Amino acid sequence: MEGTFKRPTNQELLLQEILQEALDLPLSGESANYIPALASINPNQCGIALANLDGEVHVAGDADVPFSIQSVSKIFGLVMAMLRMGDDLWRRVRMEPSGHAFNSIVQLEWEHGIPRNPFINAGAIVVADTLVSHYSASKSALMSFVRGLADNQDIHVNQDIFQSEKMHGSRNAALAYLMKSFANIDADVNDALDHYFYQCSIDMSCRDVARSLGFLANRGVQPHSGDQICSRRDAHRLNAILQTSGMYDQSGEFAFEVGLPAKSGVGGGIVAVVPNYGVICAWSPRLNQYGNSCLGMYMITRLAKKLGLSVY
Ligand SMILES: NC(=O)CC[C@H](N)C(=O)O
Repeated sequence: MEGTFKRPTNQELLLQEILQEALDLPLSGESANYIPALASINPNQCGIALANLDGEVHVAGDADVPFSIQSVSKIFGLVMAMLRMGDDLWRRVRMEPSGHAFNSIVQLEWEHGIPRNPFINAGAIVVADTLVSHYSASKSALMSFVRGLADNQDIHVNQDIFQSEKMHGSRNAALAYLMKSFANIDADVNDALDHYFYQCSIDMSCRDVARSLGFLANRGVQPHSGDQICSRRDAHRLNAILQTSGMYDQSGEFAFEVGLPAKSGVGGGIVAVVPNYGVICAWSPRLNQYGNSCLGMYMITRLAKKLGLSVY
């Protein structure tokens, strides 16, 4: 019927082309299996969304399928903690790259229980601890924050993943107890971990993630609502830490090849911020050795090169 067909935009055609290239690559990587519920997700799914600052969202592939955002959630927790704690937060967690895997424990004892940055697990558990201590109901505060940012009330926690994380969270518990021994966890360790696992278990689509983080590309103002989510200074700081630490021990290579602040999660999602332009979110579950999505890396790298998006 005339009028009902929406012609793909140039950006949508480009996303489709890049998605097809990614799907044509030889298979590489494995889904995360140390959280058993993540291993049961179909690993062949692949999607990408680009949310522009004018409110338009362009998508290709499985961009509307909710996936486990895992460590991408560390951004939401950090924004909330920065808003609540101000500069006091930076006494509890630093802003330096770690040079170690996301769940490494070796540095934490040398550095007296102060994590290198908020995007490794230890740092995100400290952030979770501040939220548990500062909110009477930190989990529902988080969900309303995320739903508001994405302008989508239909965002939920995946209970299977939440339970699976809790049952297989020994490494994170070890990090939390070590930090507690250095008095860098205020709440009960189990409460801090519970909040951390809960936030990792949120399901969102590429479209949701890209829309929700528009404010990072727009000096703290959410493009689709006009709301000031955080100060311009905090948006700058968030992007700086994303650039140096968001892709874990591959952050240097990501800056070298792509040149955008970005965050990955072991669910296979990667979000990249393009200041003054928009936000890209790519998802595909197979991960490389650093815990970053193989096809997500490929698609964001191609898109950034084709559109000249590097900040450098
Ligand atoms: N890199 C990640 O996405 C890690 C998050 C995961 N929930 C964990 O704590 O191990």
